Amino acid sequence: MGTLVVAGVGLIGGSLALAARHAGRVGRVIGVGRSPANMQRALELGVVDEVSHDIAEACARADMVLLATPVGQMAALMRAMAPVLPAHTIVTDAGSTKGDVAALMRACLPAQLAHCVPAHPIAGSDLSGAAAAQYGLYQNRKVVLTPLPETAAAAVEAVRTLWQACGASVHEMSAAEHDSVFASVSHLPHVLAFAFVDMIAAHPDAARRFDFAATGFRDFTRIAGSHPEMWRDIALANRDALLAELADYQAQLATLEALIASADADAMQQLFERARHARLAWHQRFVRGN
Ligand SMILES: NC(=O)c1ccc[n+]([C@@H]2O[C@H](COP(=O)([O-])OP(=O)(O)OC[C@H]3O[C@@H](n4cnc5c(N)ncnc54)[C@H](O)[C@@H]3O)[C@@H](O)[C@H]2O)c1
Ligand SMILES: O=C(O)C(=O)C[C@]1(C(=O)O)C=C[C@@H](O)C=C1
Repeated sequence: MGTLVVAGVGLIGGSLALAARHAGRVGRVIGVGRSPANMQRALELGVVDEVSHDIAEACARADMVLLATPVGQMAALMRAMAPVLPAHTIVTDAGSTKGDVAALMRACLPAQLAHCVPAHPIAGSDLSGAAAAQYGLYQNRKVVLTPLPETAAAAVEAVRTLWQACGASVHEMSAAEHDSVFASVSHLPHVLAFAFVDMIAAHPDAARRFDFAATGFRDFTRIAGSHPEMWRDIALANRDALLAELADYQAQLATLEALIASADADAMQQLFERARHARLAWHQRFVRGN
């Protein structure tokens, strides 16, 4: 690919730019950002070759555009690029939700649908900004593509090849299945972590509790340090699937609450053993990379 435009040069967009360059897959990277300080840092760190403050001007020169901003920013970016996109340019994204991105592509880029490839790298962290970008972030991680019915096979192939060159394994599913799966294993745990830490912080003796919080607290709450705007946008974009997961979780908590209240030791132990078994099995697969 000649020129890659990355809109949103943070952890995810910056890491893709570094990995693509490291793999020799891109000639020039133009970064488009909202924060001048972050864009300056991206230039200094060599994450991008050039910074543009005008998404339309940059996209007019793009062979591929990667949208890597919070998903709530993507509509305005797509509208701004629509009139100037060269016909051959591929538009892809890295957003954590896919039904909303697909709908935006339909609404804002109707002439470009054959070259629109919604995508989601299943890798990241609680860090953000260009300074957090690292070229190895996608090594042995999954990327999910949710092509539109109109997406051309060659466009899917170009995005698949790019992610594979960055070390990822690429999977395809429908946007609806994607949003349901990630509501369960990513979006729910993040909102739980935010809610839990907020609850502790609001307690009259919060300082005392935080004084004695240790590794269990750290491991359960790491993701509450994630970017609030990004997670607000994800919760709004995937509201229906997330609400369904929250309802299931509340039902499960009610079950556990009843077992604790009635001191039903056997049932409680069975529940914990099932969970432990499932968690250990998942972890073994995750470490193996499948
Ligand atoms: N963090 C993760 O673990 C993770 C993993 C997979 C996918 N994602 C998705 O990737 C996207 C980016 O997440 P991130 O973790 O890289 O966040 P980030 O905060 O590190 O980077 C986002 C960047 O976008 C910039 N930005 C915001 N609005 C903009 C606009 N209108 N125009 C141009 N730039 C703008 C911000 O200044 C920031 O530098 C999000 O859609 C997120 O849902 C995140
Ligand atoms: O490791 C983290 O901190 C993450 O939150 C990464 C994580 C997740 O696993 O939930 C977060 C959002 C994504 O869209 C993909 C990956």
